[in-house]
Amino acid sequence: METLSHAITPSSSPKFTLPRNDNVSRRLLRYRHGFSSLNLRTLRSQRRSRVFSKVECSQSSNNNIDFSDPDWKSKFQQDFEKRFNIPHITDIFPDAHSFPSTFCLRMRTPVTEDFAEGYPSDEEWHGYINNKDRVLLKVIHYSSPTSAGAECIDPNCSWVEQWVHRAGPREKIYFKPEEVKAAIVTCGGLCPGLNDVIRQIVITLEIYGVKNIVGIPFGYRGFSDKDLSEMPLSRKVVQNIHLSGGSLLGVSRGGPPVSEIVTRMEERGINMLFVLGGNGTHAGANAIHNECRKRKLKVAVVGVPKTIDNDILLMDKTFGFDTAVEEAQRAINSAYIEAHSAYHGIGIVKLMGRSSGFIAMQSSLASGQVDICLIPEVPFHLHGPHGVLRHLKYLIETKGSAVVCVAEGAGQNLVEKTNATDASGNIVLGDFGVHIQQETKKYFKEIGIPADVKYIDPTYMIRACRANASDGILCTVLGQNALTRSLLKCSSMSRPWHILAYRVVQVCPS
Ligand SMILES: Nc1ncnc2c1ncn2[C@@H]1O[C@H](COP(=O)(O)OP(=O)(O)O)[C@@H](O)[C@H]1O
Ligand SMILES: O=P(O)(O)OC[C@H]1O[C@](O)(COP(=O)(O)O)[C@@H](O)[C@@H]1O
Ligand SMILES: [Mg+2]
Repeated sequence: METLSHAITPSSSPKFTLPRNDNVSRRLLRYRHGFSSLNLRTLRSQRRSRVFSKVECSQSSNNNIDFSDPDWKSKFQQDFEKRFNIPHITDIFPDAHSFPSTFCLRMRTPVTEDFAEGYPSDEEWHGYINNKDRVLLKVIHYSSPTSAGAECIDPNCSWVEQWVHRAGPREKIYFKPEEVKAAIVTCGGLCPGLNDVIRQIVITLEIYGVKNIVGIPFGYRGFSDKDLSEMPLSRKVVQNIHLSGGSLLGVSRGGPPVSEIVTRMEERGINMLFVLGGNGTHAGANAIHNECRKRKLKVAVVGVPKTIDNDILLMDKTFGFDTAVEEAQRAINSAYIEAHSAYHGIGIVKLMGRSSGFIAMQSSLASGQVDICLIPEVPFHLHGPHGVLRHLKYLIETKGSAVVCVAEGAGQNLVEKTNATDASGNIVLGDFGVHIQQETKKYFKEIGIPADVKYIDPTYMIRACRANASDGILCTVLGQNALTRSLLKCSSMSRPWHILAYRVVQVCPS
């Protein structure tokens, strides 16, 4: 059903990443020295609105909208539709044949006495998604630009509906399961839930009748490295992999050029590729899609967005984030106990978040034990009358102890730049956690107040965890949705807004 002529990926479009010092988040997240005015519910709704407003802002900042035009709203909506349009397979292969979905009751139910009179009709099952189904993105109707947290497209804060496609199984598919060779690859850093998604993709592929399923070891590198061979996958292999963290297939940064990946895919007969990864991975997947298209290959490329940092716009929550927040609280609690038990104790916890402070922020909110939370979106000073250290002194004087939570991307202007990049080209950040720890010790020594500073960096312990129940469910739905896209399409990329629709996806009864 859906194919993409121009996949948009987080890295190729700033719309999907949360840039540092983003104005809107700066406004919303201005809570450095206390959380009293925020609760999680408002945070979520604010985030949601902030997320969507990012798309709007990117348009209005381009000065594309003439609000004096009486038709500006419909033009805006048309543009939104166009940019989020999902081309059909027949756009690329006009003669492509469709087949009745194999993801249906009739195909999977064995002949038993219960069905002596015949199988229930699929028409009566009502388990498929209509291609025209849409999900409404925006949930808050701000009636005034001065309404708390309002993010508006026009000066009057008009209500503009924005619709995205609904994910889920379709009645017709465009790949015969017996002709599919599906490959799964996991790239970038680890994230809780990778195994859950792999597992669900394999299980759903089998439900559709696909038997030839392989895993590509160690990210895109697995396509080129001669020492790495494909891993055959089946329900039996993946049955219990969700019980542990990491990725069954392994991950890596860097890798071969896209043309080589596609050549290897051709050689191996892979016509369906599931990529699990973040912005870099999706940039790669987009390039693979374009290369397949250039070579006129009928290949489906489906991306499942993975970012433990939760920094993809249009998505409320990416898998692994919830687990990370839950796990981070253990570190915060340890920091609190250490700080509270020491004379003038200061506990500092560094959490992940290259360019965003969502993990730091939400775990701080959830823990209720953090006095200062430093995130990349909000600039701050360490020194000076309004600096963090001065506030720490105040906390020590008034409370006797303090807990600080820092996101790894915070305070980058205060540490020396490394000028290094990793194998994928990501900038290697300066270690602000270590820096603030040292500066805190130095500061209290200088002012002659004793302070017992304890530093905790649980980064890799958090990343290696298995997904919690909430992420497990999200991963299951994402794995299923990845499939319901791929079999429908020739070559496609998942887009965050499909996944946003996860809550409405119907699961085929088993
Ligand atoms: N612009 C790009 N084009 C093609 N491949 C890319 C691009 N950016 C990153 N990649 C590849 O994607 C993989 C994962 O990228 P990385 O940035 O490490 O993780 P993440 O996907 O989590 O952001 C790496 O193998 C990297 O080489
Ligand atoms: O040590 P590594 O593998 O470079 O990973 C560190 C990075 O991983 C992350 O947790 C997630 O990054 P990716 O989404 O790119 O995998 C970042 O917050 C962090 O900067
Ligand atoms: Mg990345």
